[in-house]
Amino acid sequence: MLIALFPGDGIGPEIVDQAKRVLDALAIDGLTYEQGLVGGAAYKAVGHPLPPETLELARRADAILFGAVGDPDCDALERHLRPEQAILGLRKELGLFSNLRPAKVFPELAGESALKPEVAGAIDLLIVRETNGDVYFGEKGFRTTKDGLREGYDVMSYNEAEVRRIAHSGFQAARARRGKLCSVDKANVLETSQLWRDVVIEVSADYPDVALTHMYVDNAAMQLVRNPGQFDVIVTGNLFGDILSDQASMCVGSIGMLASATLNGSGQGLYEPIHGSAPDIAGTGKANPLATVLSAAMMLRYSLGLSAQADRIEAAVGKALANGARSADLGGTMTTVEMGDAVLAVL
Ligand SMILES: NC(=O)C1=CN([C@@H]2O[C@H](COP(=O)(O)OP(=O)(O)OC[C@H]3O[C@@H](n4cnc5c(N)ncnc54)[C@H](O)[C@@H]3O)[C@@H](O)[C@H]2O)C=CC1
Ligand SMILES: CC(C)CC(=O)C(=O)O
Ligand SMILES: [Mg+2]
Repeated sequence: MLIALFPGDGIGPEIVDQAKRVLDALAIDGLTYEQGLVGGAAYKAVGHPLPPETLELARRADAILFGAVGDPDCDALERHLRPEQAILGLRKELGLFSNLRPAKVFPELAGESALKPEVAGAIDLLIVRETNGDVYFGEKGFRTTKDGLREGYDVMSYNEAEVRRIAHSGFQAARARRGKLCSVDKANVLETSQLWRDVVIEVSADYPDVALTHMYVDNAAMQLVRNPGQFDVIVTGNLFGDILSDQASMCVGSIGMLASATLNGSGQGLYEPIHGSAPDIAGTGKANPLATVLSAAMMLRYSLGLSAQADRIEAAVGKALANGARSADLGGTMTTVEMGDAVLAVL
């Protein structure tokens, strides 16, 4: 089984190194690794954020372990050359449309949450975010209005097939959990969201055992802080899911803790922390690697069928936290490597 390693930019290489150490310690038979260039690192080396060799490796791999992309040096490049196009391009080219972002409080971290511990302690939710469509992939550009003003535009759209397949992901995830699905949209204002809501309701006919509710995204942002324990599975579009998952991360303690899997239904998947390349702390040893370590666990579970090994990693992360392992984002002083050491010590 081939794992493509795409460390990327900023803290990406630091956190992927720690996840790889944990995978190596499991000594799983038959796992091989190939590393590829993505993001600003790829642009600087070969002039493109997602070079053809990287895409070819991604297609060949059984799973991709991705760090993060994004480099302030590249912020003035034309859009198609910016580092972020690597992750957008991988999701699109491989049809990775279903991005699962679980948010659950490790009991030891309830005190690190931005919420009161009793509110944070109730969080056990999964955001199912669509990642092949929405405003991220619509027609975009700059133009001049008739009054001579510069105008930027990005078209938001979803077709019914795109909504239907992510709705199925949401219902299936809810069925495997506590049987509750909340579809988050902005149907009071957006036609894209009205279609989303109509199609989700149509698909619900196939899942009579799942309790479906709908919530506007502004209310969902508020409810995530007021009473996050009410959510089981949230299914939502690309933009809303991007924003709500960063918010959910602080509800559970830190953005350095949230892992993700992005799937296309073939068994292949891309696994990455939900955060970015954190240029503000890159190279300082302050990055928390646990979101990437937990993403590696999701990779073993979803793409490699190695649930017992995934459980081992997750249990070791819990034990390391119980033993007091804390990076700066969790109020501690441990470095990225020391956090990796703490997991390895109890694996
Ligand atoms: N999937 C990806 O590759 C993503 C890439 N990005 C890119 O990353 C770059 C930076 O974006 P930001 O908006 O600053 O988001 P970010 O997630 O990189 O950082 C936001 C804040 O969280 C902190 N942080 C993030 N991960 C952390 C970790 N593991 N441990 C401790 N602290 C952590 C950072 O230090 C920063 O203060 C941009 O170029 C952006 O486009 C952003 C999100 C996702
Ligand atoms: C860098 C963006 C394209 C993506 C993002 O913020 C995310 O996937 O969470
Ligand atoms: Mg994001």
